[in-house]
Amino acid sequence: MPLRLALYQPDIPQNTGTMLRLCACLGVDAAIIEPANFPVSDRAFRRAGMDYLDRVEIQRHASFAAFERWRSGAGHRLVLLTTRAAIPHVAFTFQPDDVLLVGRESAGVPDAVHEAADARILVPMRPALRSLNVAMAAAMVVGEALRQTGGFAALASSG
Ligand SMILES: C[S@@+](CC[C@H](N)C(=O)[O-])C[C@H]1O[C@@H](n2cnc3c(N)ncnc32)[C@H](O)[C@@H]1O
Repeated sequence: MPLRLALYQPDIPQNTGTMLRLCACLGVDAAIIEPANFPVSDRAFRRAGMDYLDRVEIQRHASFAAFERWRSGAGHRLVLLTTRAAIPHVAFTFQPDDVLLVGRESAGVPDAVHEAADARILVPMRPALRSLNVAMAAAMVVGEALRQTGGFAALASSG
């Protein structure tokens, strides 16, 4: 299985669209952990003009518990992106089948989800600034994970 980007209860459709497009372009699978603040069916995405939809594998999970049942069965590590982490993303060793989890735009993830992660990483920022946009943080970490695991080399030779 390729890398997967999981979105925890996303709030803002434009950010979700940006992250799904990132996944489509870079060959990364996606997961949406519901409830979301907007409809996340294929039909709703198509209505919103998401023309990359056919190029990304999107799993939908009705709850974090359902997502965790799938993940523990499949045996993938959960790597949480959070400003509350101590490990910079560039100092972390990624595996090609990691699941990278981003939090809600409004509230990140609850403590129980924070604790359920196998690892917690951050994109280092200047002091006193709150956070990056979620899609920007996702792009930086997906980029680093693909760089480390040979994902870009595979994309470059697939053309
Ligand atoms: C806008 S932020 C959430 C801010 C929220 N108020 C909080 O306390 O978590 C949305 C998500 O983007 C990701 N994110 C933003 N900046 C990040 C950073 N510097 N390092 C790691 N993840 C980041 C995290 O997954 C976060 O849950």
